[in-house]
Amino acid sequence: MADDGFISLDGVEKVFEVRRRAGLLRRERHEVRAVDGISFRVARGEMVGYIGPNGAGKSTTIKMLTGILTPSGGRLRVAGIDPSRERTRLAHRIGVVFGQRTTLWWDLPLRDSYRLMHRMYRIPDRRYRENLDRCVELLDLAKLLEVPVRQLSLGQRMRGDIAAALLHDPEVLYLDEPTIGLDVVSKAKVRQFLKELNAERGTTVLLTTHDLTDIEQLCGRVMVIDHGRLMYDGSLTGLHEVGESERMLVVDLERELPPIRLESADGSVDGGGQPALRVVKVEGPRQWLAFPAAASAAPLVARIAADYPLVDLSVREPDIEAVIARMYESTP
Ligand SMILES: Nc1ncnc2c1ncn2[C@@H]1O[C@H](COP(=O)(O)OP(=O)(O)OP(=O)(O)O)[C@@H](O)[C@H]1O
Repeated sequence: MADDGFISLDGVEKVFEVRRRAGLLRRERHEVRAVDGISFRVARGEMVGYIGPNGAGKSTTIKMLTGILTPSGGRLRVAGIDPSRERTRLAHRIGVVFGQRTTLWWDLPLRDSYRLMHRMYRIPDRRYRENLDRCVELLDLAKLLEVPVRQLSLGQRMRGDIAAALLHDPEVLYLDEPTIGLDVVSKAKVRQFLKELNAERGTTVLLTTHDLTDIEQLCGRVMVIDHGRLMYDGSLTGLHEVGESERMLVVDLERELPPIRLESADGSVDGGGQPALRVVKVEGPRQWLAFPAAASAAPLVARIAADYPLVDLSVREPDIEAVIARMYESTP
């Protein structure tokens, strides 16, 4: 048999039939092609970003990968299993986290939700204890175990949900917007945990997100889907190049100064092999400078720090919608 990949999709489709009102009493049937012939392979141990605008078909794909939805066409396998035919068997090998919903019991303390999962998945006692201890330590859950889920903050609940998805040692983890609504500290904790999980256990991760920083920090590969079709499959740097997108340096200077200009040794502005820099806004001592997203910020930061009285600086990623919109603009 040809190498099937750990996750493999061949021409997968999902068509929903919806009824639309067409007049006072009449209703018309109407098809929504949520996933329209998608093919890809994901190898064991890969961390892949699955991104696209609202309504692109991301959640529908993930639901097919878990077996919740049956494809209307094509072939789909996860660890050799056809998800919709053997959903229960597959459930023991996958973990799922939906950022907008919880799989935990709302009125129960975290610990009791985990106990229920221990029984539901028939996890051997020792393995359960080891996995729980590890998640509690790495996700900083010790003080939260006796707290009812409804009293947890969004970030705490998300960490609780990630632990719940991992108690049975899944080989693959689907994460649908795992950092949505989280503050910077919680986002960093979740990302660090996922990195360690992937490095130590070789867990395969498929991640949907609207936050490009998630992708940048976690995924060597990104797939872009729109209108149910795969538009791009490659590195994030490559995506920035295709989309000609820009990142933004937000620079705080000691005082208000004219727009920053970096002159290279030969006297040319923004030259000397450095990425082009464009001042887009000046507000008092703060300046916003755009530069190509695929370029490294390090040489620019070094030059600004050498030539200007720098107080603080941050780098902002373009949002996914903007990158995809530019990708269309640049496609002939
Ligand atoms: N059960 C359903 N019945 C009818 N149409 C549906 C159903 N589920 C999804 N759709 C439609 O399928 C398309 C893809 O939806 P999907 O939820 O997969 O998108 P998404 O990429 O996850 O979007 P978002 O980023 O907003 O979560 C949308 O047009 C949506 O309205």
